[in-house]
Amino acid sequence: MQILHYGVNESYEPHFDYYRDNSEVKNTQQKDETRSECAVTGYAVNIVKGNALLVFNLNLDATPDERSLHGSCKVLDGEKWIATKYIHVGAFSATNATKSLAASSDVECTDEDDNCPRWAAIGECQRNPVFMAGTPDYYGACRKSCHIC
Ligand SMILES: O=C(O)CCC(=O)C(=O)O
Ligand SMILES: [Fe+2]
Repeated sequence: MQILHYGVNESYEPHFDYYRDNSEVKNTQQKDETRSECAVTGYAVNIVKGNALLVFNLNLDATPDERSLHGSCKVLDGEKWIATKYIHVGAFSATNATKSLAASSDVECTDEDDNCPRWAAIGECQRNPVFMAGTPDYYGACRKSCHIC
């Protein structure tokens, strides 16, 4: 979990959380006069103390969803505190990042989920190859059951 604190005029540039990058807000939606200028494009969510906002930034096949571009508008008055918790679809560690790039014969051949044999048996390795088998950038959840190691 990370805690962010914004003072007046401080903001967080539009970005994706699946990789750190700055980009322009593309979508256009309704304007709310009480929001700062930056909230006139895209969806805008007003801060309510104690509320949580859940954002999905991957599609069901674990590919990045570009509609998840988001940021934090300038604080107009007072201050803003926010606690951010990232929930990863699979184990995320330097070890796994290295593993995904390593030759498959060098690393332990395992499944990350008990359901993998069942999912593989019903064709999920072919239907959801990114999530199931992985890519050079994403460590597949069912590498063993998909027979890619
Ligand atoms: O402060 C916010 O409202 C957004 C924070 C955020 O997007 C992040 O921590 O990744
Ligand atoms: Fe973010």
